Amino acid sequence: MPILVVYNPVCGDCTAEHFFNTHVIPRLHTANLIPTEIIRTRASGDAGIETLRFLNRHKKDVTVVLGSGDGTLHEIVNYLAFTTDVEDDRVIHFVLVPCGTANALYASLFRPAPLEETVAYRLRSLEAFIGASTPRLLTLSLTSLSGPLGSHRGPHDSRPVASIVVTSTALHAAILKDSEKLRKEIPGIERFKVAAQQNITKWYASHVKLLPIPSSGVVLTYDPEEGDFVPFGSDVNGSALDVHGPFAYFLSTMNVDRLEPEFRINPMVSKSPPTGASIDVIMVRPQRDPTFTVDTPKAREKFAEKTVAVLTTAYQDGIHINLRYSLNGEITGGDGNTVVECFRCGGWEWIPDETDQDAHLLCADGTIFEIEKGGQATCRATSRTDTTLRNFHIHV
Ligand SMILES: Nc1ncnc2c1ncn2[C@@H]1O[C@H](COP(=O)(O)OP(=O)(O)OP(=O)(O)O)[C@@H](O)[C@H]1O
Repeated sequence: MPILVVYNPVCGDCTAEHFFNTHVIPRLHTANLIPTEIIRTRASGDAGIETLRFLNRHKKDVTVVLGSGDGTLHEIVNYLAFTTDVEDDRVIHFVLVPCGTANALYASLFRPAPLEETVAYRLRSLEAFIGASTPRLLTLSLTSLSGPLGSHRGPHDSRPVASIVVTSTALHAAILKDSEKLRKEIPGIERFKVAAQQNITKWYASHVKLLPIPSSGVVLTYDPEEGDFVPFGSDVNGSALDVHGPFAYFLSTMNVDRLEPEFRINPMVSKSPPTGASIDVIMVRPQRDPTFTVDTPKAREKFAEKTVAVLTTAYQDGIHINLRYSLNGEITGGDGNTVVECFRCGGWEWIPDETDQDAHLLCADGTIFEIEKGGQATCRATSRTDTTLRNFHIHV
């Protein structure tokens, strides 16, 4: 199978080139897997263009050894997913070499073994490829934006945007937007914390519809007592579940249980892996707090402490999904409302309140889009049998 090696020299701490020259390419050679081509991206967008060119040159399934973060993978998938320039339904096998800032997909697929050396850990997908592993099919979510009168347009004008890792609004989208401005100054994941501080007191006015999982016709909700998902209600088969804001946090993931190596925001993705195309959603709605009375700047500031507290526990192996309010609004325990709501569904609609500009941001794998005033975003998990999309697999 032809092998394309692509790396992004400016992702993460800008050491991808060194890592590839020192470890990846020599290892491929010792395994007698000689790269057909090696591409060092020159600009944003290059990775997709080069991968398509490679596909057109080699009329068979191809392997792409990719040195980047999630953003470059997102770029390739979006460039190839909908293209009509490749006439057949060939499969693309990715070998991931984590070189980016967060590497959420890699961190979710590969957990470091105790005392495992960093280089060995970063070469796990490569070693799986060398060992002829069976690659795993990726689930994608497709998000389209519509305008005020229901006029449909994709984030890229005529088509939706595909996400591999995360599709979000509210705080997470605001963090991703603002953290990009800090990339030069703070190259590591600390920039996400700085951007979080800048946005933590905001609430986002929106109405959400959670769409049923196509295979079962239901929306599942996490029940801390069961420690697992249960169907939401008993009479809602086939219908969407309405959820009213405001929201402090609204985020959905596919394929990953974490957004950074230790930030396990959607633990159920790995604890109870989905069997078909579905999306796991995490949300925080401040008005579930039993001490909420009126929405004032002071109330938002006070609630921000709870948002920080609950999201911080995502770093403790994702225990935030079990936290509940006590009667006096503390989140140390109790048997009241869960602080975080966790759902598994087929997709969602986010319909922001026209008057709330901040609620109009959408993040797809770190790329930020703006929902038109009066419009909405619709996000759906793709079915594994959807033959109109290209098949993307990862060596694990
Ligand atoms: N040669 C290049 N010069 C400038 N930008 C580039 C180049 N090659 C790729 N890019 C862009 O760099 C951006 C960041 O890359 P990537 O997402 O892979 O790394 P990251 O943001 O550090 O990691 P992560 O997404 O895991 O947090 C991508 O949007 C990509 O388009």
